[in-house]
Amino acid sequence: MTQETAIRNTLPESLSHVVLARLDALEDPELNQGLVSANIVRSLGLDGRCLQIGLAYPYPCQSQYRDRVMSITQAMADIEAIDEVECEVGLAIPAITAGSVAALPTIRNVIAVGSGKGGVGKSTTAVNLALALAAEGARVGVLDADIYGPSIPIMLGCSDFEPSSVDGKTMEPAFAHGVAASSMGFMVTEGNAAVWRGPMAAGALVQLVNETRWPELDYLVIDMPPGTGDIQLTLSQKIPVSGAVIVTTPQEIATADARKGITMFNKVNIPVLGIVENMSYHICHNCGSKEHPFGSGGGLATAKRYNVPLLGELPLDLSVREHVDGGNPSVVAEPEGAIAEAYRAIARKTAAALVTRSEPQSLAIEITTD
Ligand SMILES: Nc1ncnc2c1ncn2[C@@H]1O[C@H](COP(=O)(O)OP(=O)(O)OP(=O)(O)O)[C@@H](O)[C@H]1O
Repeated sequence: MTQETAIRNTLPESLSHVVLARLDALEDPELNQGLVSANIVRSLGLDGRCLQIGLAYPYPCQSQYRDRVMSITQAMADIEAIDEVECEVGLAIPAITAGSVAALPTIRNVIAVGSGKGGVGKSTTAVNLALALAAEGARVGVLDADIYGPSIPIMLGCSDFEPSSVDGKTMEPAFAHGVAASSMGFMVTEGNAAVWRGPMAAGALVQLVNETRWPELDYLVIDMPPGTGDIQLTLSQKIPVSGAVIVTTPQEIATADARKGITMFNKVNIPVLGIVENMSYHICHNCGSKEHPFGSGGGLATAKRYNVPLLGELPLDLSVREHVDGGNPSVVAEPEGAIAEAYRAIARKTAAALVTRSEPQSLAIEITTD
Protein backbone atom coordinates (compact mmCIF):
# COMPACT_ATOMS: atom_id res chain seq x y z
CA MET A 1 0.00 0.00 0.00
CA THR A 2 2.22 2.89 1.13
CA GLN A 3 5.34 3.58 -0.89
CA GLU A 4 8.50 2.39 0.80
CA THR A 5 10.36 5.27 2.40
CA ALA A 6 13.86 4.49 3.65
CA ILE A 7 14.23 4.55 7.42
CA ARG A 8 16.97 6.84 8.74
CA ASN A 9 18.67 4.20 10.82
CA THR A 10 21.90 4.73 12.77
CA LEU A 11 21.55 1.74 15.11
CA PRO A 12 24.34 -0.87 15.27
CA GLU A 13 23.33 -3.73 12.97
CA SER A 14 22.59 -6.40 15.58
CA LEU A 15 20.45 -4.02 17.65
CA SER A 16 18.71 -2.70 14.52
CA HIS A 17 17.71 -6.24 13.61
CA VAL A 18 16.00 -6.84 16.97
CA VAL A 19 14.36 -3.41 17.15
CA LEU A 20 12.96 -3.56 13.61
CA ALA A 21 11.59 -7.07 14.20
CA ARG A 22 9.86 -5.97 17.40
CA LEU A 23 8.43 -2.85 15.81
CA ASP A 24 7.08 -4.81 12.88
CA ALA A 25 5.50 -7.33 15.24
CA LEU A 26 3.35 -4.45 16.54
CA GLU A 27 0.40 -4.16 14.19
CA ASP A 28 -1.14 -0.78 13.44
CA PRO A 29 -4.82 -1.15 14.40
CA GLU A 30 -6.12 0.76 11.38
CA LEU A 31 -3.71 -0.27 8.64
CA ASN A 32 -3.48 -3.91 9.84
CA GLN A 33 0.23 -4.01 9.11
CA GLY A 34 3.35 -4.01 11.23
CA LEU A 35 4.74 -0.54 12.06
CA VAL A 36 7.75 -1.03 9.76
CA SER A 37 5.81 -2.52 6.82
CA ALA A 38 3.22 0.27 7.12
CA ASN A 39 6.04 2.85 6.81
CA ILE A 40 5.18 4.39 10.16
CA VAL A 41 8.73 3.95 11.52
CA ARG A 42 10.81 6.69 9.88
CA SER A 43 13.98 6.94 12.00
CA LEU A 44 15.94 4.94 14.55
CA GLY A 45 18.86 6.17 16.61
CA LEU A 46 20.69 5.57 19.86
CA ASP A 47 21.83 8.16 22.38
CA GLY A 48 23.83 6.26 24.99
CA ARG A 49 21.32 3.66 26.19
CA CYS A 50 18.30 5.63 24.98
CA LEU A 51 16.57 4.29 21.85
CA GLN A 52 15.13 7.11 19.74
CA ILE A 53 12.28 6.25 17.40
CA GLY A 54 10.72 8.64 14.86
CA LEU A 55 7.17 7.74 13.83
CA ALA A 56 4.94 9.32 11.18
CA TYR A 57 1.33 8.18 10.77
CA PRO A 58 -0.38 8.51 7.39
CA TYR A 59 -3.73 9.18 9.11
CA PRO A 60 -4.50 11.53 12.03
CA CYS A 61 -4.56 9.75 15.39
CA GLN A 62 -3.25 12.23 17.96
CA SER A 63 -5.51 10.90 20.72
CA GLN A 64 -3.80 7.51 20.41
CA TYR A 65 -0.16 8.64 20.65
CA ARG A 66 0.21 7.96 24.37
CA ASP A 67 -1.07 4.37 24.18
CA ARG A 68 0.93 3.62 21.07
CA VAL A 69 4.18 4.94 22.56
CA MET A 70 3.48 2.89 25.67
CA SER A 71 3.09 -0.34 23.72
CA ILE A 72 6.30 0.41 21.77
CA THR A 73 8.18 1.10 25.00
CA GLN A 74 6.83 -2.13 26.45
CA ALA A 75 7.91 -4.12 23.40
CA MET A 76 11.51 -2.87 23.87
CA ALA A 77 11.59 -3.39 27.65
CA ASP A 78 13.81 -6.49 27.75
CA ILE A 79 16.37 -5.48 25.12
CA GLU A 80 19.75 -5.60 26.86
CA ALA A 81 21.34 -2.49 25.24
CA ILE A 82 18.39 -0.19 25.96
CA ASP A 83 17.34 1.50 29.20
CA GLU A 84 15.01 4.10 27.81
CA VAL A 85 12.83 4.70 24.73
CA GLU A 86 12.08 8.14 23.30
CA CYS A 87 9.48 8.45 20.53
CA GLU A 88 8.89 11.46 18.33
CA VAL A 89 5.45 11.08 16.77
CA GLY A 90 4.03 13.07 13.86
CA LEU A 91 1.78 12.88 10.84
CA ALA A 92 2.69 12.39 7.18
CA ILE A 93 -0.70 12.54 5.52
CA PRO A 94 -0.39 11.58 1.87
CA ALA A 95 -2.30 13.30 -0.93
CA ILE A 96 -4.56 10.77 -2.60
CA THR A 97 -6.11 11.34 -5.97
CA ALA A 98 -8.71 9.04 -7.46
CA GLY A 99 -10.12 9.43 -10.94
CA SER A 100 -8.76 11.90 -13.45
CA VAL A 101 -9.82 15.30 -12.06
CA ALA A 102 -6.82 17.54 -11.28
CA ALA A 103 -6.03 17.95 -7.58
CA LEU A 104 -6.96 21.21 -5.86
CA PRO A 105 -3.84 23.27 -5.15
CA THR A 106 -4.07 23.54 -1.35
CA ILE A 107 -6.10 20.41 -0.62
CA ARG A 108 -4.53 16.99 -0.18
CA ASN A 109 -7.64 14.86 0.09
CA VAL A 110 -11.32 15.34 -0.58
CA ILE A 111 -13.73 13.09 1.30
CA ALA A 112 -17.34 13.08 0.07
CA VAL A 113 -19.99 12.19 2.63
CA GLY A 114 -23.07 10.91 0.85
CA SER A 115 -26.28 9.06 1.53
CA GLY A 116 -28.77 7.33 -0.69
CA LYS A 117 -31.63 9.23 0.89
CA GLY A 118 -32.24 12.33 2.98
CA GLY A 119 -32.66 12.64 6.71
CA VAL A 120 -30.30 9.83 7.75
CA GLY A 121 -27.90 12.23 9.53
CA LYS A 122 -25.46 12.79 6.67
CA SER A 123 -24.73 16.45 7.57
CA THR A 124 -24.45 15.62 11.27
CA THR A 125 -21.96 12.88 10.40
CA ALA A 126 -20.02 15.09 7.94
CA VAL A 127 -19.57 17.92 10.40
CA ASN A 128 -18.60 15.65 13.31
CA LEU A 129 -16.25 13.67 11.04
CA ALA A 130 -14.54 16.92 9.99
CA LEU A 131 -14.16 18.07 13.60
CA ALA A 132 -12.94 14.61 14.62
CA LEU A 133 -10.25 14.62 11.90
CA ALA A 134 -9.18 18.04 13.21
CA ALA A 135 -9.22 16.79 16.81
CA GLU A 136 -6.87 13.99 15.72
CA GLY A 137 -4.38 16.55 14.38
CA ALA A 138 -5.34 17.17 10.73
CA ARG A 139 -5.98 20.47 8.93
CA VAL A 140 -9.58 20.30 7.82
CA GLY A 141 -12.18 22.14 5.77
CA VAL A 142 -15.88 21.45 5.27
CA LEU A 143 -17.87 22.18 2.16
CA ASP A 144 -21.63 22.22 2.39
CA ALA A 145 -22.76 20.97 -1.00
CA ASP A 146 -26.29 20.28 0.17
CA ILE A 147 -27.66 23.10 -1.94
CA TYR A 148 -31.34 22.45 -1.24
CA GLY A 149 -30.91 22.38 2.54
CA PRO A 150 -27.54 23.82 3.57
CA SER A 151 -27.23 23.05 7.28
CA ILE A 152 -23.47 23.15 7.92
CA PRO A 153 -23.37 26.90 8.83
CA ILE A 154 -25.95 26.28 11.57
CA MET A 155 -24.20 23.09 12.70
CA LEU A 156 -20.86 24.93 12.97
CA GLY A 157 -22.47 27.98 14.56
CA CYS A 158 -21.37 30.34 11.76
CA SER A 159 -24.61 31.08 9.93
CA ASP A 160 -24.03 34.84 10.41
CA PHE A 161 -20.83 34.66 8.37
CA GLU A 162 -20.75 37.24 5.56
CA PRO A 163 -18.69 36.07 2.60
CA SER A 164 -15.95 38.46 1.54
CA SER A 165 -13.08 38.51 -0.92
CA VAL A 166 -9.55 39.73 -0.30
CA ASP A 167 -8.26 39.37 -3.85
CA GLY A 168 -11.50 40.06 -5.72
CA LYS A 169 -11.36 36.57 -7.25
CA THR A 170 -11.80 34.08 -4.46
CA MET A 171 -14.09 33.90 -1.45
CA GLU A 172 -12.74 33.69 2.09
CA PRO A 173 -14.00 30.65 3.99
CA ALA A 174 -15.52 30.92 7.46
CA PHE A 175 -13.54 29.46 10.37
CA ALA A 176 -15.35 27.68 13.19
CA HIS A 177 -14.12 25.27 15.86
CA GLY A 178 -10.74 25.14 14.09
CA VAL A 179 -12.03 24.11 10.65
CA ALA A 180 -12.50 26.16 7.47
CA ALA A 181 -16.00 26.13 6.01
CA SER A 182 -17.77 27.18 2.87
CA SER A 183 -21.42 26.70 2.07
CA MET A 184 -24.06 27.45 -0.51
CA GLY A 185 -25.92 28.69 2.54
CA PHE A 186 -23.60 31.74 2.57
CA MET A 187 -24.69 32.61 -0.97
CA VAL A 188 -28.34 31.73 -1.35
CA THR A 189 -31.27 32.85 0.72
CA GLU A 190 -33.60 30.21 2.06
CA GLY A 191 -36.00 28.89 -0.56
CA ASN A 192 -34.24 30.60 -3.44
CA ALA A 193 -31.99 27.62 -4.26
CA ALA A 194 -34.93 25.24 -4.33
CA VAL A 195 -35.86 26.43 -7.81
CA TRP A 196 -32.37 25.87 -9.25
CA ARG A 197 -32.20 23.07 -11.75
CA GLY A 198 -29.66 20.27 -11.33
CA PRO A 199 -26.95 21.42 -13.78
CA MET A 200 -27.04 24.98 -12.45
CA ALA A 201 -26.77 23.74 -8.87
CA ALA A 202 -23.90 21.42 -9.74
CA GLY A 203 -22.11 24.23 -11.61
CA ALA A 204 -22.47 26.60 -8.66
CA LEU A 205 -21.06 23.97 -6.32
CA VAL A 206 -18.04 23.19 -8.45
CA GLN A 207 -17.41 26.94 -8.55
CA LEU A 208 -17.75 27.14 -4.76
CA VAL A 209 -15.09 24.44 -4.32
CA ASN A 210 -12.69 26.02 -6.80
CA GLU A 211 -13.21 29.64 -5.84
CA THR A 212 -13.02 29.43 -2.08
CA ARG A 213 -9.59 30.53 -0.80
CA TRP A 214 -8.99 27.33 1.17
CA PRO A 215 -5.96 27.29 3.43
CA GLU A 216 -3.56 24.29 3.27
CA LEU A 217 -5.82 21.34 4.14
CA ASP A 218 -5.16 17.67 4.72
CA TYR A 219 -8.86 16.92 4.22
CA LEU A 220 -11.80 18.73 2.70
CA VAL A 221 -15.00 17.00 3.84
CA ILE A 222 -17.89 17.54 1.44
CA ASP A 223 -21.42 17.18 2.72
CA MET A 224 -23.01 15.95 -0.51
CA PRO A 225 -26.65 16.55 -1.38
CA PRO A 226 -28.75 13.47 -0.48
CA GLY A 227 -29.53 11.00 -3.23
CA THR A 228 -27.77 9.66 -6.28
CA GLY A 229 -28.98 11.89 -9.10
CA ASP A 230 -27.27 14.10 -11.65
CA ILE A 231 -25.90 16.65 -9.17
CA GLN A 232 -24.11 13.94 -7.21
CA LEU A 233 -22.74 12.39 -10.36
CA THR A 234 -21.53 15.75 -11.74
CA LEU A 235 -19.88 16.64 -8.46
CA SER A 236 -18.12 13.29 -8.31
CA GLN A 237 -16.80 13.86 -11.82
CA LYS A 238 -15.78 17.51 -11.51
CA ILE A 239 -14.28 17.59 -8.03
CA PRO A 240 -11.19 15.48 -7.30
CA VAL A 241 -12.83 13.25 -4.68
CA SER A 242 -10.30 10.90 -3.03
CA GLY A 243 -12.88 8.68 -1.34
CA ALA A 244 -16.48 8.54 -0.17
CA VAL A 245 -18.23 7.74 3.09
CA ILE A 246 -21.83 6.52 2.96
CA VAL A 247 -24.15 7.30 5.84
CA THR A 248 -27.14 5.06 6.43
CA THR A 249 -29.62 4.12 9.12
CA PRO A 250 -30.28 0.45 9.88
CA GLN A 251 -33.67 0.13 8.16
CA GLU A 252 -33.76 -1.98 5.04
CA ILE A 253 -35.05 0.94 2.96
CA ALA A 254 -32.17 3.22 3.99
CA THR A 255 -29.59 0.52 3.34
CA ALA A 256 -31.11 -0.23 -0.05
CA ASP A 257 -30.56 3.48 -0.75
CA ALA A 258 -27.03 3.25 0.63
CA ARG A 259 -26.34 0.52 -1.94
CA LYS A 260 -27.35 2.95 -4.67
CA GLY A 261 -24.83 5.42 -3.22
CA ILE A 262 -22.07 2.80 -3.29
CA THR A 263 -22.94 1.87 -6.87
CA MET A 264 -22.81 5.52 -7.92
CA PHE A 265 -19.34 6.10 -6.45
CA ASN A 266 -18.13 2.81 -7.96
CA LYS A 267 -19.37 3.96 -11.35
CA VAL A 268 -17.20 7.09 -11.22
CA ASN A 269 -14.21 5.16 -9.79
CA ILE A 270 -14.24 6.84 -6.40
CA PRO A 271 -13.24 4.38 -3.68
CA VAL A 272 -15.92 3.88 -1.04
CA LEU A 273 -14.04 4.18 2.26
CA GLY A 274 -16.85 2.66 4.26
CA ILE A 275 -20.28 2.95 5.79
CA VAL A 276 -21.34 4.83 8.91
CA GLU A 277 -24.49 3.47 10.48
CA ASN A 278 -26.27 6.36 12.17
CA MET A 279 -29.09 6.06 14.72
CA SER A 280 -27.90 2.49 15.10
CA TYR A 281 -29.12 1.96 18.63
CA HIS A 282 -30.47 3.83 21.61
CA ILE A 283 -29.29 3.54 25.19
CA CYS A 284 -32.28 3.70 27.55
CA HIS A 285 -31.71 6.60 29.94
CA ASN A 286 -33.62 4.80 32.71
CA CYS A 287 -32.18 1.30 32.64
CA GLY A 288 -29.07 1.66 30.40
CA SER A 289 -30.18 -1.14 28.06
CA LYS A 290 -29.33 -1.03 24.36
CA GLU A 291 -32.34 -0.89 22.05
CA HIS A 292 -32.47 -1.02 18.25
CA PRO A 293 -35.50 1.13 17.31
CA PHE A 294 -34.75 0.88 13.57
CA GLY A 295 -33.68 -2.78 13.53
CA SER A 296 -30.08 -3.89 13.58
CA GLY A 297 -27.31 -5.11 11.33
CA GLY A 298 -28.27 -3.25 8.12
CA GLY A 299 -25.02 -1.30 7.91
CA LEU A 300 -22.88 -4.36 8.58
CA ALA A 301 -24.80 -6.47 6.06
CA THR A 302 -24.39 -3.78 3.38
CA ALA A 303 -20.70 -3.32 4.24
CA LYS A 304 -20.11 -7.09 3.92
CA ARG A 305 -22.04 -7.38 0.72
CA TYR A 306 -20.05 -4.62 -0.97
CA ASN A 307 -16.77 -5.51 0.73
CA VAL A 308 -16.33 -2.09 2.31
CA PRO A 309 -15.56 -1.42 5.99
CA LEU A 310 -18.24 -0.55 8.52
CA LEU A 311 -16.54 2.58 9.86
CA GLY A 312 -18.69 2.86 12.95
CA GLU A 313 -22.14 2.92 14.52
CA LEU A 314 -23.63 5.93 16.26
CA PRO A 315 -26.46 5.89 18.74
CA LEU A 316 -29.74 7.73 18.33
CA ASP A 317 -29.12 10.21 21.10
CA LEU A 318 -30.85 13.45 21.95
CA SER A 319 -27.50 15.10 22.75
CA VAL A 320 -26.27 14.54 19.15
CA ARG A 321 -29.22 16.55 17.85
CA GLU A 322 -29.06 19.22 20.56
CA HIS A 323 -25.32 19.78 20.06
CA VAL A 324 -25.42 19.95 16.30
CA ASP A 325 -28.56 22.08 16.14
CA GLY A 326 -26.92 24.47 18.64
CA GLY A 327 -23.82 24.99 16.47
CA ASN A 328 -21.61 23.01 18.79
CA PRO A 329 -21.34 19.42 17.48
CA SER A 330 -20.71 16.55 19.94
CA VAL A 331 -17.00 16.22 19.06
CA VAL A 332 -16.34 19.73 20.41
CA ALA A 333 -19.25 19.99 22.89
CA GLU A 334 -18.29 16.86 24.85
CA PRO A 335 -14.81 15.87 23.68
CA GLU A 336 -14.40 13.42 26.57
CA GLY A 337 -17.73 11.70 25.88
CA ALA A 338 -18.35 8.31 24.26
CA ILE A 339 -20.02 9.88 21.22
CA ALA A 340 -17.02 12.13 20.49
CA GLU A 341 -14.75 9.08 20.77
CA ALA A 342 -17.02 7.16 18.37
CA TYR A 343 -16.64 9.99 15.82
CA ARG A 344 -12.85 10.13 16.35
CA ALA A 345 -12.65 6.36 15.79
CA ILE A 346 -14.63 6.83 12.55
CA ALA A 347 -12.25 9.65 11.55
CA ARG A 348 -9.18 7.45 12.11
CA LYS A 349 -10.72 4.57 10.17
CA THR A 350 -11.87 6.81 7.31
CA ALA A 351 -8.45 8.44 6.90
CA ALA A 352 -6.70 5.06 7.15
CA ALA A 353 -9.08 3.57 4.57
CA LEU A 354 -8.09 6.38 2.23
CA VAL A 355 -4.52 5.07 2.40
CA THR A 356 -5.29 1.35 2.25
CA ARG A 357 -7.95 1.52 -0.45
CA SER A 358 -5.96 3.63 -2.90
CA GLU A 359 -3.37 2.50 -5.43
CA PRO A 360 0.28 3.01 -4.39
CA GLN A 361 1.11 5.18 -7.42
CA SER A 362 -1.49 7.77 -6.41
CA LEU A 363 0.28 8.56 -3.15
CA ALA A 364 2.55 11.52 -2.60
CA ILE A 365 4.00 11.46 0.88
CA GLU A 366 5.22 14.54 2.67
CA ILE A 367 5.86 15.04 6.36
CA THR A 368 3.54 17.76 7.67
CA THR A 369 4.32 17.88 11.39
CA ASP A 370 6.83 16.41 13.79
N1 LIG B 1 -27.34 10.08 15.92
C1 LIG B 1 -28.31 10.98 16.04
N2 LIG B 1 -29.07 11.05 17.18
C2 LIG B 1 -30.07 11.98 17.27
N3 LIG B 1 -30.39 12.85 16.32
C3 LIG B 1 -29.66 12.83 15.19
C4 LIG B 1 -28.59 11.90 14.99
N4 LIG B 1 -28.07 12.13 13.76
C5 LIG B 1 -28.76 13.13 13.22
N5 LIG B 1 -29.73 13.56 14.06
C6 LIG B 1 -30.72 14.63 13.82
O1 LIG B 1 -31.52 14.22 12.70
C7 LIG B 1 -31.85 15.34 11.89
C8 LIG B 1 -31.38 15.10 10.46
O2 LIG B 1 -29.96 15.08 10.47
P1 LIG B 1 -29.09 15.68 9.27
O3 LIG B 1 -29.54 17.03 8.90
O4 LIG B 1 -27.66 15.47 9.64
O5 LIG B 1 -29.50 14.63 8.15
P2 LIG B 1 -29.21 14.66 6.60
O6 LIG B 1 -29.15 13.24 6.18
O7 LIG B 1 -28.04 15.51 6.30
O8 LIG B 1 -30.51 15.34 6.11
P3 LIG B 1 -30.79 16.05 4.71
O9 LIG B 1 -30.77 14.97 3.74
O10 LIG B 1 -32.14 16.64 4.91
O11 LIG B 1 -29.72 17.06 4.50
C9 LIG B 1 -31.19 16.56 12.55
O12 LIG B 1 -32.12 17.23 13.35
C10 LIG B 1 -30.10 15.96 13.43
O13 LIG B 1 -29.82 16.75 14.56
